[in-house]
Parts: sequence; structure tokens; C-alpha cells
Amino acid sequence: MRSPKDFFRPLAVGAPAPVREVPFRPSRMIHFFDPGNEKMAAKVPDIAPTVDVLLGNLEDAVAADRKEAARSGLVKVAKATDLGDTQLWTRINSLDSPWALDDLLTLVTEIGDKLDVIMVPKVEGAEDIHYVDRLLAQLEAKAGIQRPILVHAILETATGVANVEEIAGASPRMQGISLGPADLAASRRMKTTRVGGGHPGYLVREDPHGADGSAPRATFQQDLWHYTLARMVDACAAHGILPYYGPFGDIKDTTACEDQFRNAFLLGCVGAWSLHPVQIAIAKRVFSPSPADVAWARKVIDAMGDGTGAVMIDGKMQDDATYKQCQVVAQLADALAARDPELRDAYAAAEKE
Ligand SMILES: CC(C)(COP(=O)(O)OP(=O)(O)OC[C@H]1O[C@@H](n2cnc3c(N)ncnc32)[C@H](O)[C@@H]1OP(=O)(O)O)[C@@H](O)C(=O)NCCC(=O)NCCSC(=O)C[C@](C)(O)C(=O)O
Ligand SMILES: [Mg+2]
Repeated sequence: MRSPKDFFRPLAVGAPAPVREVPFRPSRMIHFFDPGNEKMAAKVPDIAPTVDVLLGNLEDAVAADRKEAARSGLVKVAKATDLGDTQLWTRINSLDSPWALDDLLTLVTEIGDKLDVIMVPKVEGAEDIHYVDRLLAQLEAKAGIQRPILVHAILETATGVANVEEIAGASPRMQGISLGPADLAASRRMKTTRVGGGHPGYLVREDPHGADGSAPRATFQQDLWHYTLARMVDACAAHGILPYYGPFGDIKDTTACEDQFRNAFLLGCVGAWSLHPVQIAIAKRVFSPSPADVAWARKVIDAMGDGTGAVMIDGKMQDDATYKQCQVVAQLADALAARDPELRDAYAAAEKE
């Protein structure tokens, strides 16, 4: 581990200084597209204004013989498209693959000034982040990049989960972590073949009841991902970086997708991935606090003055801690309203009610 005194020094001569705080830019949905798929790439100019983050995916879901087409497709899209204030991210291939090195060399030198975040899959420990950290610094220096490219890890191996705290704190470049439920399920030998979401077999059953104990017993499906997500949220919060739910693979089941995203939102995540255009609106709806919740938060903040003491509002006790909870909601609403005029108007209207 680097000494705390050296933590914020650039790792290569001529590389930009690391950030001291992860900038909070709205990232309710990280929209995945395959830049080598011409039909999808052609949709980028229309999709970009509707999403917070556009991510050119080079890893899984891109066939081995299409890896180079995806990489050069991303360079082309980044150079040709004005994304406005929509962020551009990429997911590179895993560090043990034949493509990761060329992904980094090409993308940083060709479009490093346009890339906000590089997502690294299958991160197992701090050593993976340290490798990428140094290499990025060297490439940024070579390419004359003025601001550091941030790094996002996917939590998708059992070892990664065991090391999630050290991953979160491995570098000032760490922007956030996403759950990767498919690879993680395989790595753990879980017996679900789904990409995220629940499973009908993972349940608890009501106790026997009725006269002879034979009445029908209700079952309650449980969340397979709760432990991992909660652990990831704590690791991220402790290190000042941002947690995200990952993908929900049952594209047609928009209801379950919304539920899963909402659980993640309530638990502390700031966004999720959208794999298909239909998931963009779901993520937007879920990861933007409701106008009623924002109005309530502002009411509590106003009533609490300097934030100390205790007051009663509508029958509910408010104190220093609820003031802080309300600030989380109000600050998120401010950041989203600055990007999204529709939300700004909805929040303003709810406050007047
Ligand atoms: C699922 C698929 C195959 C269905 O694609 P489709 O064409 O069969 O679906 P569709 O409903 O017929 O599509 C309608 C229209 O939307 C377009 N379209 C469809 N998707 C997109 C998109 N993302 N962005 C932009 N456009 C899109 C599509 O091209 C089509 O256009 P058209 O009307 O002109 O014909 C397709 O949506 C897709 O390839 N999505 C991305 C998949 C992906 O990136 N997977 C990797 C992330 S998940 C993961 O890696 C796991 C993890 C974390 O690693 C771990 O848990 O371990
Ligand atoms: Mg994966």
C-alpha cells in the first residue's frame, strides 16, 4: 500500500493529479451498447441525450472475433459524436484476456480526453486496480490528458467480494463499483442461471398453522443479492465512491427489473445498468427520488434550522439524523434537477403543494 502522504501523487511523470473527491455526476443509468454493432452504434446520437452515461462495451456480450471491431467502433463513435454532458464510459476486457492491454493502449491514446470512466471487469483485489492505475497514468502522460480517467470495478467473483473494501480504497481513481450477478453466481457456484433478480426457489415459508397444521403456508421470495449489495454499498460509502446495481437480464420482465432497481436505490445505490432501451426509463424513474419524497425532505430541513434538536412534523419525530437523511435526498434531487428540467419542474411543483 502507498503511504497516505503519497496517495494523491500522480503515478507517472506528466500524468494529471488524481482527484481528491469523486465528482458526483448523475449516473442513474449506465447504458450499454456494442460499438462494433453498426445498428446499435447508429442509435447513439439519439440515445445519448436520454441517458446519464453511455458505455461502449468491449467485454462479455461481444464475440471474440468482434473484439477489435468493438474497440475501433468505440473510437469512431467517441470522435464523431458530441455527447453534450452525457458521460462516456467503456468496459474493457478482463485483465487476463488477450485484449485488455490493447483496449487500454488504444482507447486512452485515441479518445482518452473523452472518456470519463473505465470499467474493469472481474476485479479480484487491490492489485488489479494498482495495475490499471499505473498504466493509465503512463498512458495519460503519453497522450497529454489533462484530467484523470476514473476507474469503476465490477464485483463479480467470490474473491472480489471478499476483498471489496480494499478494492474500493485501492486508488483515488476509484469512482464506483457495480454488482456483476451473472459471473458472480458462476464464481460462487450458485445455482441460478439468471442475470440478476430473484429466484422462486430462494424463499422462506410461513410456519405450519391451522387446526392440524395443514393450512396452506405462504412463501416469501428472498433477494439472492441482498448480502453482496449491502456489503458493496458499505465498502463504497466508507471510501467515498459510488455503488451501482448492475444488469437485469430479463429484458421483458420490466416489473421485476423495476423492483430490483428500487431495492438497490433504497439501499444506497446511485444507478443501474440499462442493457436495452426499455430499461432506460425504468432506471430514470427509480433512481430519481419522487417529488413527494423531495418535498418532504425539504420540509424537514427547513423545520430543523441548524440541524440540531428534535421537532415533530406530521406526527413523526425529526432530529439530527433524520435531517441528514433528508439532506441525502435533497442533495440528490438538486444534482438531478440541474441535469433534468422535467424533474426540476416536478420537484418545484411538489414543494408548492
Ligand atoms: C439483449 C439484446 C441482445 C437484445 O437485442 P435485440 O435486438 O434482440 O432486442 P430488440 O428488442 O429486438 O431490440 C429493439 C431495438 O433496440 C435496439 N437495441 C437493443 N439493445 C440496444 C442497446 N443496448 N442500445 C441501443 N440499441 C439497442 C436493437 O438494435 C433494435 O433496433 P431496431 O428496432 O432498429 O431493430 C441487446 O439489447 C443487447 O445486446 N444489449 C446489450 C447486452 C450487453 O451489453 N450485455 C453485457 C452486459 S451484462 C453482463 O455483462 C453481465 C455481468 C455484469 O458481466 C455479470 O453479471 O457478470
Ligand atoms: Mg460479467
